Amino acid sequence: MATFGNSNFSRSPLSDITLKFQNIEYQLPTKSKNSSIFSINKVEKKRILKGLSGHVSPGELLVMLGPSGSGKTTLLSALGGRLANQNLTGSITYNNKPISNLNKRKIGFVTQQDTFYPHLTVFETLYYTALLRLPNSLTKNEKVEQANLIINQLGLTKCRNGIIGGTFIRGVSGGERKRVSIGQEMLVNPSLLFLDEPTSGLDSTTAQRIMTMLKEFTIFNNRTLVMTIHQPSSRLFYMFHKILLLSDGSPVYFGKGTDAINYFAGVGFSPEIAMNPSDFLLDLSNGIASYEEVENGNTTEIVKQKLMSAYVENIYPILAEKFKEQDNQNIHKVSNIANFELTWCTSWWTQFHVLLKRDIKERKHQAFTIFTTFQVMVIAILSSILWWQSQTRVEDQIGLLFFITIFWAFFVLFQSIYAFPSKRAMIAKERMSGMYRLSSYFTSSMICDLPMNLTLPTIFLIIVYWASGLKPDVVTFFATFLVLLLNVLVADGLGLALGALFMDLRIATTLGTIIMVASMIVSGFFVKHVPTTISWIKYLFVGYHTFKLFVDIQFSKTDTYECGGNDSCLVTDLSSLALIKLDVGTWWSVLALLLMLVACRLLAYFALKRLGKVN
Ligand SMILES: Nc1ncnc2c1ncn2[C@@H]1O[C@H](COP(=O)(O)OP(=O)(O)OP(=O)(O)O)[C@@H](O)[C@H]1O
Repeated sequence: MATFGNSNFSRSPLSDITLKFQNIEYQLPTKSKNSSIFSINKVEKKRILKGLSGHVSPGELLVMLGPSGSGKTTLLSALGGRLANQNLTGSITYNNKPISNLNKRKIGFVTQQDTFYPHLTVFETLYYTALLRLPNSLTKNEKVEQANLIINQLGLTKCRNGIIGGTFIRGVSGGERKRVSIGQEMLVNPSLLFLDEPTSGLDSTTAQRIMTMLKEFTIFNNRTLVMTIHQPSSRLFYMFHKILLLSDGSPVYFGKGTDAINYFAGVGFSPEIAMNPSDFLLDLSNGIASYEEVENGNTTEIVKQKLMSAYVENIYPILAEKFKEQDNQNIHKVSNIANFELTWCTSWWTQFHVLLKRDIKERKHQAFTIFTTFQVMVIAILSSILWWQSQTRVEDQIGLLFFITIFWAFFVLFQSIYAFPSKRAMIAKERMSGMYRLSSYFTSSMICDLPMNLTLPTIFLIIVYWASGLKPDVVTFFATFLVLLLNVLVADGLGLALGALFMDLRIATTLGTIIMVASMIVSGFFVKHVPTTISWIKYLFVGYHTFKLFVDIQFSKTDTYECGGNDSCLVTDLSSLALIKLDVGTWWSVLALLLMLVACRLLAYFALKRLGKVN
């Protein structure tokens, strides 16, 4: 008998799940149409799901059908425990119990959008998933074996070493991507698998192949499958065990796929010509019935009402009877659904180690792009020419120190601001499936950032420092280098925090620009007379502290420079240093930068925590 994956690898005592859901209602607050900018917005509730019920047992495949916008994805998310529960009512049980640590681990969810790391190959994608999602009790070889098994069973052998690809990178085909997506869930051999439109956008042969594979997985492994499908072909239709037909969020049919046509004939709706049964059902759920109905003046709304009444009369009583068997005490309101803590399959160290390896593999394509390196090299060479051997031109040197401060803060901030928003869907998907702790992901991500954050500034400073004739001794160079690294790490943390907080590049880059420009102008380089009431503001910005430290390292308050004729003036009298007290509070600035470095990362970490959370 064919089985999917090696079921010995991942089965727990709770190997089969019967899913029951009763009277599921979901409402979303919407702004009232009548509200204007002058009136207080009136919040109205839109009913998205209206009294949906059903059940599906191991070895069965339940398919939700309905027109676009009828609520299929919303219901699937609710059943998978992925919907904000304050707006959700009704009862959802897994083996007559609410969702918990134990059964959450046995649930797989394949979303409509395939989300991957585009540079990883098909094998690497499944390999890292296996390492992270299969329990520590398995050896690495057993996990690799499981990944290879899934590749064979899903017919992915030919594209095993092809990269997945993405919007800008050509990769494997849409059907292959979809199979990888499904494979990622099948790897853990879930007892209950949810799939949102697994066949959308695929040709009918590929769709048929995927459905056959899913049906075999259901039957041979005794798994429970729930999926949404937009418009199945007639070949697919006859593969479904159970159907839930939705119309505007309301149920119009729940029962065996093969009984559907007879049921609708029984309540007065039959297709006029031989047609794909799913086309007929979709027409009905859109309120489009026979020519006769139209002749009788029955509008789509009347047809829908008739169908809903027929459901309440004929199907709901059977379902209600079935649910009666369930002890009232055992009916758990969905408000309990998200109150669970996940237990982890793998240790923190395993997660960190695997994520680090995956990050390095994925990022080697982006970290040192020719473009980034070229950008830094051009600026380094240009700066070296402009500030060439400027030791006698103190004002120029101060200008250079200010330029280095601002250039690196801007450069790094705008690189790192993209990091989390661009991975948002990926983090949410992986966190939602309980793949790893956020702390292990975050730590590996921070470590992966280091080569980029250390190497380019180092090369830049080596070139510019010696070409421009800054203080030519090694200790001063290293001190300048350490301050530059602090500056870079703070700017990196700030970019990560802004990205993670807003997850919207437009907002994050706008705020990043405001902060950087503020950092530039409050450091005192451009303005000498700052009102005392606001002069403290400079302490809040990375630009001031970095600039102050750079100047402190290069000059002391007794240093002078030639300021016209043979006169010499004190460096501290320069207007560009008006806000900086040389040799005072140097260590406070170091401390401030260290605090900013930690605070920004903590902020980014806590902002990321909300991703992949259901509440
Ligand atoms: N977060 C939301 N905010 C506003 N409206 C929402 C939200 N989620 C769902 N809806 C609305 O709920 C209805 C059902 O959406 P849902 O995505 O579940 O439909 P669907 O049947 O899966 O559609 P499709 O087949 O096009 O994916 C739609 O009218 C949709 O606009």
